[in-house]
Amino acid sequence: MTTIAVLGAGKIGEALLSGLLNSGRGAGDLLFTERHPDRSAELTARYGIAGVEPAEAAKRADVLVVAVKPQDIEPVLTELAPVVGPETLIVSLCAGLPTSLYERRLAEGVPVVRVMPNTPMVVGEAMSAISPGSHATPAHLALVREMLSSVGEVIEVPESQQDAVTALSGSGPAYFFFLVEAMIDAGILLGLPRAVAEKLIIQSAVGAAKMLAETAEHPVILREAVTSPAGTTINAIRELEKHGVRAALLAAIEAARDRSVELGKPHDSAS
Ligand SMILES: NC(=O)C1=CN([C@@H]2O[C@H](COP(=O)(O)OP(=O)(O)OC[C@H]3O[C@@H](n4cnc5c(N)ncnc54)[C@H](OP(=O)(O)O)[C@@H]3O)[C@@H](O)[C@H]2O)C=CC1
Ligand SMILES: O=C(O)[C@@H]1CCC=N1
Repeated sequence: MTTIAVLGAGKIGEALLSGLLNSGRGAGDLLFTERHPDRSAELTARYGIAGVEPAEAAKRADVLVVAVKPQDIEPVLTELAPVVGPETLIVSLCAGLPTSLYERRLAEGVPVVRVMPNTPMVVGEAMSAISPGSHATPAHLALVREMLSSVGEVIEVPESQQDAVTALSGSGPAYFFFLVEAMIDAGILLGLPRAVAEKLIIQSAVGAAKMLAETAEHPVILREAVTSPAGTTINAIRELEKHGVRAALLAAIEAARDRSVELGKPHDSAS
C-alpha cells in the first residue's frame, strides 16, 4: 500500500487524513508533520496516525502532500530539498503555488502534481482538480486520482486554470455555508425557532444539491420549477436581483481568483 504523508495537518490536511481513513486506508499507511507538539499529539490521539519530522516523512512516504499555507512554504521547501528525490511524488494543495516552484527548489526530476481540493472530503464528497507538473507521468496522475477519488470527485485541468478552480470549488463550500447562515438568520427574522430554521434550510440545501447532482437538469430549469406565477418565490427573486446578488457573486469569485494569483506571484517562474 502507498504510504502518504501530509505536511501541515491543519484544516484541509486533517480533512484529507480523516477522509482517507474513512475510505478504508489504514492509519499505518498515513503520516503527518505538524510544527506544534500539542497539535501533533491531538491528531495522533484522534486518528492513531503518527506525527513525524519532515526528513522521516520523506524517507517513509511515497507521496508527500503539502498542506501548509502558501505563506509558509519556504521553510518546507528548505527542509525537503536535501531529502526528496524523484522516487517521491509531491502533491501540493496550496492555493496559488505553481508546480514550477517545487521543480525549481527540489532535486532534478522530482514529480509534482498540483491539486485544489475542498473540505467536503471529510464526508467523501470533495471536488478536487489536479494538474501535472513537468515531471509528473500518467502513472503519478493515476496515483493522485486514486487517492483523491476515495474522498470525492476528481477532474484534471490545465494548471493555468487552477487559480479559477481555487476561487470556484476550493473556496466554494464557504459561499454555500455563508448562504445557509444568512437564510437561517432570515428564519429568525421571521420568528421561527433557530432549530426549526436550521432544519428547514439544511435539508433544503441537501435536497437542492441532490437534485442538481442526480437530475442533471440545468439550475435555471430547477429554479423555474419552484417559481410559481404570481407566487412567493418570484417576489424573493426580484429582491435578490434588486440587491445585485448575481453581480456580487461574480465579483466575489473574481476577487478570490485574483488572490490566488497574488499568492503565487512571489513564486512564479519569472521571479
Ligand atoms: N481550508 C480549505 O478549505 C482549503 C485549503 N487549501 C490549501 O491548503 C493549505 C492549508 O490550508 P488550511 O488547512 O486552511 O490552513 P491551516 O493553517 O489550517 O493548516 C496548515 C497547517 O500547517 C501547519 N504548518 C505550517 N508550517 C508548517 C511546517 N513547516 N511543518 C509542519 N506543519 C506546518 C500549520 O501550523 P500553524 O497552526 O502553526 O500555522 C497548520 O496546522 C493552504 O495552502 C490552502 O491554500 C486548499 C483547498 C481548500
Ligand atoms: O481560503 C483559502 O485560501 C483556501 C484555498 C481554497 C480554500 N481555502
